[in-house]
Amino acid sequence: MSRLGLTETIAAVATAPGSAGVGIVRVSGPDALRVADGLFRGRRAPSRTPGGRFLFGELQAEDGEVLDEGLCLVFRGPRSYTGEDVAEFQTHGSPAVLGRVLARALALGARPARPGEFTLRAYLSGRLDLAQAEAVLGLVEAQTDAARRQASLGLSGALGARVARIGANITRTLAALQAMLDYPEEGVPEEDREGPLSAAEHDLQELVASARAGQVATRGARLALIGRPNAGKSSLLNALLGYERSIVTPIPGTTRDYLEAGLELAGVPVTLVDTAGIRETADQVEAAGVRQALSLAGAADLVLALEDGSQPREALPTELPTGARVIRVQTKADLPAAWSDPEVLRVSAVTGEGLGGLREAVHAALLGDAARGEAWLTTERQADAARRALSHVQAARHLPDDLAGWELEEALRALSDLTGRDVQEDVVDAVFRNFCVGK
Ligand SMILES: Nc1nc2c(c(=O)[nH]1)N(C=O)[C@@H](CNc1ccc(C(=O)N[C@@H](CCC(=O)O)C(=O)O)cc1)CN2
Ligand SMILES: Nc1nc2c(ncn2[C@@H]2O[C@H](COP(=O)(O)OP(=O)(O)OP(=O)(O)O)[C@@H](O)[C@H]2O)c(=O)[nH]1
Ligand SMILES: [Mg+2]
Repeated sequence: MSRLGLTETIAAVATAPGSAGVGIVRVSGPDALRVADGLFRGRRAPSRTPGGRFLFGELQAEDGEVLDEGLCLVFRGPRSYTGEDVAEFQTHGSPAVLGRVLARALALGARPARPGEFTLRAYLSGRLDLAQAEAVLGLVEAQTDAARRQASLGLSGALGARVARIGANITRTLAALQAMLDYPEEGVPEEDREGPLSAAEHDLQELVASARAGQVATRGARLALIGRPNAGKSSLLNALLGYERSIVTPIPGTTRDYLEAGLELAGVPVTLVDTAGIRETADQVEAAGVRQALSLAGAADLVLALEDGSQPREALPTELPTGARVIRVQTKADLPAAWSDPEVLRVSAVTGEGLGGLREAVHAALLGDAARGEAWLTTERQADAARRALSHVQAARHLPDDLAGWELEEALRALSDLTGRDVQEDVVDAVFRNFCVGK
């Protein structure tokens, strides 16, 4: 996507395809108000209307046919979403109306906007940084309240402020280092060098840790139910869902293939994965299911490791994949317990006992510990930049002053990549590629 072309005027339908009460066509660029003059008849011409006003009137085809009645909103750059002149047409929301209004705008000299191009222009005009543009995308795509909340914090600049605080501490350390090099005899108090830097390291560690929570909030999490046959995996899946999704029988080895079901858990979209019970078996089909269960455990964000509470305890024949995060669960709490372990959550799929506690434990494991700060990193691009900044800060702490300075400058560069005020064009392109047309 070229950074040139700001001389062109762009147009697109901004609302979702399909029928709706109201639909919007948006036009942005130097010719936006001239295009509006050709398309819209109201009390006065859009080009002679001050910014921040709307007009009521008729949308007209080339031959004067009235396409629809509607509103024209007038924005004058830089006081608009894109920073350019913008005209917006709010019509009745059918594809037929919106299609004709857009076609007329194009005939009057606008060109079709590319995906994300309105927001790209907001970025290029300095109204949004790249992290805020990603937050706009997050708001467009938010499926849950947790996702919306993080995107809204990102757009408000809360994430940028968090990053700026870290940058300020690094800059203070750099100044102290410079003073030490320039005036070695005066000396710089150790706390001026170490204090801000250790604060920066600590804050960066929290920021990096927030990325997992941010990705879970936006993309959701996969939760694998793992355990021996008859542990109660399918029953627990059904109990959490509130309907009978998975087959339950008293016969060990009932579930052979894996099965997925979605639900929202404390604001987070969660995919529950029911798996085959893990045991040694000569049955080839069942053995394939067992291998699959172990690999699903390795790929999950969280494993619920179930053990039958009504039977003597028996370990799994194989270890769970290393790296899997695990919540251990004792099932069938409504039956007399054959064992007890204070570290293990007790639940019953039959009475519902313990399900509330389990939901809380899942929520805490997915979002809680990592997410002390308010605004989280929500994209892999942001997480990568934060990890680079952290590794430079850590390197600086073990180096002599002159070399430490270079690492700190690199850390500041990584932080500015994170907010993306001055990044390579291909990075910008990669971000806006994910947008839809009209945003
Ligand atoms: N109809 C409509 N709704 C929308 C948008 C839009 O473009 N059109 N938005 C976008 O996709 C979002 C709102 N974002 C916006 C951000 C800034 C300005 C704007 O004109 N800002 C000027 C004027 C502010 C003022 O008058 O106080 C400015 O900041 O200078 C408009 C929309 C969500 N809702
Ligand atoms: N009383 C009681 N019985 C349960 C509970 N959960 C499961 N059961 C019973 O335990 C048996 C096995 O339950 P499933 O949910 O099929 O167990 P599973 O872990 O999916 O078993 P496989 O698919 O064979 O690996 C069934 O007879 C269930 O009715 C529970 O909370 N309380
Ligand atoms: Mg099962």
